[in-house]
Amino acid sequence: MQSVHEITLPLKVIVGHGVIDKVSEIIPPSARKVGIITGELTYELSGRRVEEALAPERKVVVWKAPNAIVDTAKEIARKAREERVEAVIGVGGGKAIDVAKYVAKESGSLMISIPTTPSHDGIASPFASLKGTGRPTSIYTKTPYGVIADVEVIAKAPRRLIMAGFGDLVGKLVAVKDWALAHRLRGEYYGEYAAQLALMSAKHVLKYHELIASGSVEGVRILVEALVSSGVAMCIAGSSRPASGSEHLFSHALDIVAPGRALHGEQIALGTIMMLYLHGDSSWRRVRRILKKVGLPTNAYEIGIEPEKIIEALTIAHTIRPERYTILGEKGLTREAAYRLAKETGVI
Ligand SMILES: NC(=O)C1=CN([C@@H]2O[C@H](COP(=O)(O)OP(=O)(O)OC[C@H]3O[C@@H](n4cnc5c(N)ncnc54)[C@H](OP(=O)(O)O)[C@@H]3O)[C@@H](O)[C@H]2O)C=CC1
Ligand SMILES: O=C(CO)COP(=O)(O)O
Ligand SMILES: [Zn+2]
Repeated sequence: MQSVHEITLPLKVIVGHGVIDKVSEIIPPSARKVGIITGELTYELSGRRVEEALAPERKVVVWKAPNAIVDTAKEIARKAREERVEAVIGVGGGKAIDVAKYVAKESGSLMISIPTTPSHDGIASPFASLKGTGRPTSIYTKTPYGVIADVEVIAKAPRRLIMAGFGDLVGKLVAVKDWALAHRLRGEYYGEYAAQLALMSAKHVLKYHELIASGSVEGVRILVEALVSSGVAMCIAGSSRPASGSEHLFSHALDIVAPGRALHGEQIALGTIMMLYLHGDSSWRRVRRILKKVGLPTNAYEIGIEPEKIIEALTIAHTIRPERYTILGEKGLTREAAYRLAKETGVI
């Protein structure tokens, strides 16, 4: 049984061509002071347009977040409280959106998510990955009140960022298996609806992998919708459980032993191959084939991380979040088991 939890879903989600200007329509008229959190490049790409769409009816303050470190987010939150902003808009990649979620929570403001990349499923979820919190996993912040995904802008994001979003979604094949396993072995609450929703986002992008890999606006739209759907699954579950299992633990472990080497979704893709194999799921070969075909890394060489670091990450992955039971079990993998796993799946 799970203790009672409230489900907060995004109220308005707009996905389409040139939809950024709709921002003024989705912010309630009562919110007169708005803070935009963006990056240097993403301000030029979309942030300025958001600012222009809101002014002069509203007072707008722009903050550029150079990183997603919790101290940066705290400092912007302090300014947001000082300015008494009523809505906070994150315009950019995961960094800007995560900082905006944190600032919205700390300042008691509405949060609007305007992604410029489809690099992960935090677009519509209440979870934010901030560095310096003392934990490598995401923290619960605030569900975006609105999401505006302009596919024209997002389709122009670097291909690597687009395919990282694909990798993050494929990971749900494992996350949902791990969740069901924890339910069977430990009696953990398992939400079938949230699980199926997350799973569907993975199956959907696998089905349309060619279209997504083509970089077409149509493919990017499919990817964005699936990312939103996975975010909604997390909102319903009240945790990142449907979207994050042993494949994410492996990625978080890589962030510790080989930081800054690969994108989140690339690491998840690699972890998915290995964790599917551990689950005894024969689809790991098909998944690996598709990941290779769309240009995601499927081995240590392609991801640019030494085999030794891959092994190390595999052996510490179970320690990252001990309360979240996965196929890695309570004791994790020995070096020998990790080596064997990586070797059998062609990762090293
Ligand atoms: N909340 C969650 O569930 C999750 C959050 N994350 C977090 O997300 C962050 C990674 O997000 P990601 O989006 O990959 O990276 P960033 O937000 O760091 O963006 C990467 C770079 O791409 C630029 N950029 C963004 N959009 C475009 C575009 N359309 N065209 C060209 N360049 C663009 C950014 O510019 P600029 O300099 O303007 O920012 C930045 O330089 C990390 O902090 C990670 O921890 C990862 C996984 C899950
Ligand atoms: O990346 C996420 C979901 O895709 C969030 O997962 P974590 O809660 O493991 O940080
Ligand atoms: Zn993820």
